[in-house]
Amino acid sequence: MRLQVDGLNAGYGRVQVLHDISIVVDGQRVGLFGPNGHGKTTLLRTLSGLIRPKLGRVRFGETDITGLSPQAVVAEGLIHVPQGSTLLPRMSVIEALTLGAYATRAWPQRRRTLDEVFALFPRLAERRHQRCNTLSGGERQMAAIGAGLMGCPKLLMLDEPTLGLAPKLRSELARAIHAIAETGVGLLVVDQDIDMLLGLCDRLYLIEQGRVAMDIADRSQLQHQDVLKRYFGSAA
Ligand SMILES: Nc1ncnc2c1ncn2[C@@H]1O[C@H](COP(=O)(O)OP(=O)(O)OP(=O)(O)O)[C@@H](O)[C@H]1O
Repeated sequence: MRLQVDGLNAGYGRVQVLHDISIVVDGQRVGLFGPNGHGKTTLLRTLSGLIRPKLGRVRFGETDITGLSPQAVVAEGLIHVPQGSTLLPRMSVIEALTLGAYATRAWPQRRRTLDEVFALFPRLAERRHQRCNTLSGGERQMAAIGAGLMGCPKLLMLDEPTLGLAPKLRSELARAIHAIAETGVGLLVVDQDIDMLLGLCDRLYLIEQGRVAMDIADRSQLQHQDVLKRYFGSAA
């Protein structure tokens, strides 16, 4: 499903964080990267309806979703898994996952989707009756992604899915994210792990100071010295 963002301006109160952002996700896996605090999370929050844009348009498929509520955006099939998602701590894994299917279009299919989530993350199947607050960081991240999948996304937005995870868990999650993409779900992924993004994405946007500083549609462009310098600083 095509997501088209045109000239988006948004922020918090009077503080403008996003300036004239235009991006397209068209049946692909798209990555957002860039320095901390430059607006990637704010962009995902605006797309998912948590922040109302001051200016600009967001189209998802044929629908104009600009300024819709988070519930309405989820109902369209655009689902956001926030950074460090905490889920509901006292709920069991299975309860938290089931809650992810609350949208009308996802609810009737919840049993089948749950089987798919457990096939993707066998650790969650083993821990289905465990309370969410007793999961490890990696398991919690899997549960958060699983809850997102329970909503039957047409496009899934993941905010730093591998943040703070040990290398082995990172690759386990990266494999699962690949498998999700293989099922035809579109992906918009924010991550600091540039190697993970390179392995996954067809297109990358560098976000700097709330603007699209670079649109990298061809992965060979990424080896370009200019990109390395801008992202990693002079150490590159
Ligand atoms: N709730 C908020 N209220 C006010 N300002 C905020 C809020 N959340 C974020 N900001 C500010 O908005 C700017 C962009 O933050 P954002 O979290 O979008 O960046 P980011 O690129 O996702 O960084 P990170 O990778 O560290 O999450 C920062 O200056 C941040 O301090």
